[in-house]
Amino acid sequence: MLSVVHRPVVVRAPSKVNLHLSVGDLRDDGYHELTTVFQALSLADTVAVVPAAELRVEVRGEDAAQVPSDHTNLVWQAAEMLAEASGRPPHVAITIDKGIPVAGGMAGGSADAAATLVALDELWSLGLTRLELDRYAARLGSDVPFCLHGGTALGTGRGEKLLPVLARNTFHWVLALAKDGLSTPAVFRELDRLRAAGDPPRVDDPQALMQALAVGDAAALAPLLGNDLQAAALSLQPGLRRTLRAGVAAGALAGIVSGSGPTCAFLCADRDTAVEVSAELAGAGVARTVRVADGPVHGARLDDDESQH
Ligand SMILES: C[C@@](CO)(OP(=O)(O)O)[C@H](O)COP(=O)(O)OP(=O)(O)OC[C@H]1O[C@@H](n2ccc(N)nc2=O)[C@H](O)[C@@H]1O
Ligand SMILES: Nc1ncnc2c1ncn2[C@@H]1O[C@H](COP(=O)(O)OP(=O)(O)O)[C@@H](O)[C@H]1O
Repeated sequence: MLSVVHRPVVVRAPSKVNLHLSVGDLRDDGYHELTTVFQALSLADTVAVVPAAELRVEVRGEDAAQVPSDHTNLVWQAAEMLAEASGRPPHVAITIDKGIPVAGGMAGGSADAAATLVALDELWSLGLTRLELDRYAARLGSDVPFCLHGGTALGTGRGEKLLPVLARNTFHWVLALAKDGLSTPAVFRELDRLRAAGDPPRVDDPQALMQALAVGDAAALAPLLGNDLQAAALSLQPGLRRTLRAGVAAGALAGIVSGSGPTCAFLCADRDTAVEVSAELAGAGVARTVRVADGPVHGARLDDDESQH
């Protein structure tokens, strides 16, 4: 009997860093009101989908053991959501190659979910509009719409309402991955606790930062990077202070905790400096792994070299 062999649909799923993250009040629905400037980075996962007898998820890569392969994986939820909406069984095998640190504040799970929406739209020929994809993304998580969108964007609401931000030039980053992850809800809770106990400093509005992005000036951008969640991440993992100091001592323009952490992101003047800073940080033993990345890059999109058409 002849069987049809399907080539997988492959989507690249970039990570993100929050250049600016201002956390407002806790809302009645348990989310905090945010103003954030996201940038998509070249450090990425790859998600491949292929028809199968049932819904299956396989995770590969160094951190695979930390990622669930059942219905709690965001890619599983993305597949079930699109299958239900399009009236078909969710019968696909999804393979995730993790390059993004797990629970690292770089939106790895959200990037995989965004990539799954793009991959299944292609595999099932759904012809979804941008707006429809955005709506599914927002149901999956606050960061998922940005992971679809990519580039540099201003996020408001719980982070899901996006406006593109003009960013000239490519920015060069070094990412210091921590040994243990941090849970996003735990970091938000810690910030609420710190705010109830005192008055940790809050970041300004992002106007000046957006101007530096429009000019494309890394040196002007560096002192304007800011993250309200940083104090909470440092409170839960005090060792990150040492990592932040080491990156700046090694020649980075500035260092910041990425999102809810614990990954530390260092902005560098150029690619050569980023490579030097990464080598020094790796040697200093203040991180589990160190990576060089640049941004902005596109959001989740078909990997034309590997997908069928
Ligand atoms: C902090 C940020 C910054 O971009 O990213 P990460 O550092 O996790 O990557 C995001 O706000 C995370 O977005 P995401 O990881 O999609 O979070 P969700 O699944 O929507 O929410 C997980 C939990 O985080 C808390 N949460 C999330 C978003 C928000 N605006 N306020 C919150 O309080 C809530 O406790 C929520 O139940
Ligand atoms: N596809 C996925 N990749 C990574 N983690 C996932 C995924 N799906 C669900 N998770 C769960 O989400 C948690 C947060 O992971 P992740 O999205 O990597 O971090 P962050 O929210 O810090 O950006 C993980 O601890 C894991 O249990």
